[in-house]
Amino acid sequence: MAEIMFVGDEGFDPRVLSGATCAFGVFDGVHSAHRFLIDQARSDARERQTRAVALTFDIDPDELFRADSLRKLMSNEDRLRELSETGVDAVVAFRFSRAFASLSPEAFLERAFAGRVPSCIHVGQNFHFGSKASGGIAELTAWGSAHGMTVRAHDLLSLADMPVSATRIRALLQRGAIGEANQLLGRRFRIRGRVLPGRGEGRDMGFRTANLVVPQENRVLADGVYGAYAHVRGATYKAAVSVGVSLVFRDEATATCEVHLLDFSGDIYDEEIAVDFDTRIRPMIEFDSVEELIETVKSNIEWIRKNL
Ligand SMILES: Cc1cc2nc3c(=O)[nH]c(=O)nc-3n(C[C@H](O)[C@H](O)[C@H](O)COP(=O)(O)O)c2cc1C
Ligand SMILES: Nc1ncnc2c1ncn2[C@@H]1O[C@H](COP(=O)(O)OP(=O)(O)OP(=O)(O)O)[C@@H](O)[C@H]1O
Repeated sequence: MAEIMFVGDEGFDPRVLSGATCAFGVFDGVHSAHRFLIDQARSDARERQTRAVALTFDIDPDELFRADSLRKLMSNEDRLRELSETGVDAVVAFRFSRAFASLSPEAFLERAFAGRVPSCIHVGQNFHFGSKASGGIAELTAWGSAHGMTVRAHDLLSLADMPVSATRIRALLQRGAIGEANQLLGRRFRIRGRVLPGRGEGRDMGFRTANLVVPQENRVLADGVYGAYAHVRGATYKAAVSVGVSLVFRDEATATCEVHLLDFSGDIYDEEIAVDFDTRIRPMIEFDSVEELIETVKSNIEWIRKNL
């Protein structure tokens, strides 16, 4: 796992960027096209015999500009951690602020790289930066030529004739198309969370659930019931997962993700678990009776046992 550094923080050594070969972007989701770009930068770094760096921001710029409608595939912490596991030598994050965002493209590059110019930067053809995203490949290349930095602008990696993008993956998840979203991600879509303390009411429906509250901005997956793999204390279990607030118990329910782990018994309150979504089984249903709910969930669990 590579070190994660924040530009300008105490102890940050700017020399980590000097002469480095970088892949630059926000990288929400660290999806298959992001990995493609990072792999290109890594093999180029090997040829140039330089350090390979994933260059990004501490937060998603949309957190400042689109806070109300913000939807993200992962938390910033997970994004940086995921980047640090792509085989790069370092992850370097700029502290993103309104002041930084309002710089002209040239001022942005001066602020970012003056005195610590990378030897090469890899980006996708759609890369934009600077005030109102007014800088593109042309501005980046012009600045690069004047400062000894090569720019490699890659054609966008596509699947089914459309570029892979975080926006496209979010749209697929919002309509529950988990299989297609996973294909674009290059892995299963993951929700990570801490298990809520029980309400102590002991409602016994014959299946226990670990309940998670997913932050609003990470609620990208459509409500419904899914088959998944859950990681708990280093072990993996098949899981039946209800996403969204239970319609039957909506007046008392707080969890936005309820996870039944198959063949697991134990107390995991307050522990962190990760849920990797595999298959959508059905939408959330407002059953007329609790008995009907229980019968349906039990048959969903059996389906998952046999088919996942
Ligand atoms: C696999 C699974 C599927 C579920 N499907 C539904 C559903 O379709 N409609 C609904 O109102 N609640 C559904 N629930 C939620 C349960 O009704 C209920 O909220 C939960 O199991 C009770 O847990 P609690 O006692 O921890 O709140 C589902 C739960 C699980 C684990
Ligand atoms: N399909 C792609 N192929 C190659 N490079 C890509 C592709 N999509 C994005 N990139 C590049 O990856 C870096 C990160 O891009 P960015 O974080 O904007 O990803 P994105 O998936 O396009 O996100 P969003 O959909 O939210 O705009 C940028 O350099 C960008 O140009």
